[in-house]
Amino acid sequence: MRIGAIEAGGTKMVCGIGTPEGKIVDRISFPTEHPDITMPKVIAYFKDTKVEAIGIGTFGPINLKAGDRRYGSITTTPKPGWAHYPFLDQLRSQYDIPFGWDTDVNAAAYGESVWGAAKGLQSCMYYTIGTGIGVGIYSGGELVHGLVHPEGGHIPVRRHLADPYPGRCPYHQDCLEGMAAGPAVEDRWGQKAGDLPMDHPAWAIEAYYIAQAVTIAILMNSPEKVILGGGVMQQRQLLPLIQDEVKRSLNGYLQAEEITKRMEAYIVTPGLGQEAGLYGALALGLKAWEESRRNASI
Ligand SMILES: Nc1ncnc2c1ncn2[C@@H]1O[C@H](COP(=O)(O)OP(=O)(O)OP(=O)(O)O)[C@@H](O)[C@H]1O
Ligand SMILES: [Zn+2]
Repeated sequence: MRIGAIEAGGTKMVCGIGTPEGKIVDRISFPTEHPDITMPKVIAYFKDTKVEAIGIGTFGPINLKAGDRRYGSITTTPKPGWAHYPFLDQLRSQYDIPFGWDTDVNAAAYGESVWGAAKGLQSCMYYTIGTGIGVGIYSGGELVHGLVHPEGGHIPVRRHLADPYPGRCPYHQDCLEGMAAGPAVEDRWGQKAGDLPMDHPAWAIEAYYIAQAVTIAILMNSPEKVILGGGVMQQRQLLPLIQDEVKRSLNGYLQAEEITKRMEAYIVTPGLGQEAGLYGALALGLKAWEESRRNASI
């Protein structure tokens, strides 16, 4: 049996085909252009593949409200052609199979819980720190949806005392994303984040902001694992700085051994590496397939 996976990103659209055991057997990537250009390529890729379900993890914000007329669409985005685009309906009109639909970060959190760093756990949180900052929440064995979906990249943060940078979020200016996403690091220091030396003061400031978000995440959601992915986390020195900062800000309040003794195994990078999003989409497709089988047998 084959399951399809779509990781719809702001810059590229990755499509793949995988097995229920979590092996990706084929993949392809297209630039994310206007949907009139990109979607026909996505639809054509799955033709004749006999996939029995497709999972989609996408950039957002998206409509996840079950029963809503616009369920399955992208909502507000400055990306030309994508605002209110009925992503899921376009695929459904071509393929009469079950579909999984969620944010890219929820998909990644789910993929990590099935095959990655949070395997076997009932909860985890997944952050991507890249061009933007996104958060996926898996809790009590379910992905969290609600009013909309988690948007933890835009939480307010306390400013680092040595940081005069104004921030660059078009909505909030100095929210987490405005202060700590890759473009903010590059804007603040005037060079590519990947070119900043490991011992540059940028990384202590970066860790300070990310650690605030992670501290709030731990206190609010009590995840059994915190997973930090995205381009900025390629800076290996960041993870220990963040772990230390989280410990410092919790200041002994939480006595869980994951925090007091095993922090290096608690706040981690993705077990599925750069592929967490695509595997997450595969896992969502598999879940949709299983649910449709269950419903059919009732
Ligand atoms: N080696 C690196 N070190 C630090 N930062 C990096 C590195 N490589 C890329 N980045 C930063 O990561 C950002 C790109 O993030 P990522 O690779 O996660 O892409 P993306 O998928 O476009 O992001 P998003 O997850 O927000 O959609 C760039 O803005 C850059 O500032
Ligand atoms: Zn913001």
